[in-house]
Amino acid sequence: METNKIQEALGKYNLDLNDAQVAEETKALLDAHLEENMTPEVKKFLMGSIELTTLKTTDSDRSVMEFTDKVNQFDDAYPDLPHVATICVYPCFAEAVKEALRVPGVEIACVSGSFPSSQARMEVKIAETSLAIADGATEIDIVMPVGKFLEGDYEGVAEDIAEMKNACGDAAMKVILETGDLRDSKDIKIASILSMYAGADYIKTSTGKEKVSATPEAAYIMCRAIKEYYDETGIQIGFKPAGGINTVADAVTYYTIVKEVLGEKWLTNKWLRLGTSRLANLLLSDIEGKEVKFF
Ligand SMILES: O=C[C@H](O)COP(=O)(O)O
Repeated sequence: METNKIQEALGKYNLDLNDAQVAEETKALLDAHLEENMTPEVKKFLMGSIELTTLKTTDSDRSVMEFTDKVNQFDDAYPDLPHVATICVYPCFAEAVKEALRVPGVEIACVSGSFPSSQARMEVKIAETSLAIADGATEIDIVMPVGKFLEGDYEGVAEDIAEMKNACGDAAMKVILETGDLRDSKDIKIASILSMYAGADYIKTSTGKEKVSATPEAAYIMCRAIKEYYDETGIQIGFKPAGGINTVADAVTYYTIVKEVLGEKWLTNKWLRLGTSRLANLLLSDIEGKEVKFF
């Protein structure tokens, strides 16, 4: 995407964001609506939006297959609850998940493109992605080249994302903005718009590997960008807060922001995903009214 096209695209959106004002608007939205969404129905919906994630150095084929089998067992153990939306793993485990997974409708998501830094030659990132898809991945999560972005090389950012989108073929691609490494609200808005024009099917807050992961303010900015992009192009883009979703209230916070900014059209497990390694047990314990450690 050439620089003039990028500037033309960005020129269609309000980029004049003020961090204090974003914080104020996010707080006002949550003060008004969070409590009303702390219901069993919302919590059950959120269970179905989870991207059940294991991205550990200690992961192995065996541990990933056992992790996947828990998803198989969950269906029998909790027939009244929706199954998780995806299992999200490193790309070398796509085949292990595919081999072990027995639940129709659960997608195989792989982080790829030299996660979590994105710091590799494009040839390496493309190869890793193509191999993951060949092994069974149906969704790919990549990290935006944050260094290029912070240097203002928006054309380079768009090119990288477009090349990775091409490598994804039919697999849906999520672009992680790593919002905790961006400087301010304006950066998050620009990164959101740029990623969507460059080919993102979803925009995702964080890898979960940096100091600052998902925040309500970043979610608010990204959802506003998704809304404005939809109004401008008619194209629906998904949203995935990820990293540090450590309480049920955290999850309902993101649900509330999506509901108030994007509306009912996004409140499905196709368009709202939660990238998390801990939430499933927390939601289960809340729904069951006792501590549950299933996954
Ligand atoms: O995309 C998923 C995140 O890496 C999960 O982060 P978490 O372990 O803080 O839930």
